[in-house]
Amino acid sequence: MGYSIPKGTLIIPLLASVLNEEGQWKFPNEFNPENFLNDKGEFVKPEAFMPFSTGPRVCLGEGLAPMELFLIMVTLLRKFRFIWPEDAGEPDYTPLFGATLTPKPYRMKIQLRK
Ligand code: HEM
Repeated sequence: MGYSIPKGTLIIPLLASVLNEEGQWKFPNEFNPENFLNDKGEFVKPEAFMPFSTGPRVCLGEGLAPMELFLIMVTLLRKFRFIWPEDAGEPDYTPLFGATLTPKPYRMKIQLRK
């Protein structure tokens, strides 16, 4: 893109920029599962979805991490019911900036499923 980067330069990609890129997402600045659905409501992985980065230094856990997350989430959801407390107001999705983007601390009611 016209930039000349000297050999040996340390490059730290800011993945948040592509994960919030206008024109790549239906709702670039919102946590909204519709970002992953096409007009027919089918799941589609957008080209700009690259939380594990890309290229020769792509995350080595790219295959493992989604499986782990799936197993952890399914195990928790099968055992427990996660309930937003009635007195907690509207959830605030504004992320906290750091090495990663994290949600603000929140309270959650957790009930054992029968
Ligand atoms: C949701 C979980 C994870 C996310 C979002 C994630 C994301 C990333 C990202 C963005 C990078 C930097 C890639 C770059 O330099 O361009 C990276 C590197 C790396 N990740 Fe992950 N990662 C996850 C889980 C894991 C797991 C479970 C493992 C190992 C079992 C792992 C192993 C690595 C390794 C070894 C690198 C360095 C690759 C290199 O520099 O050649 N990651 N990861």
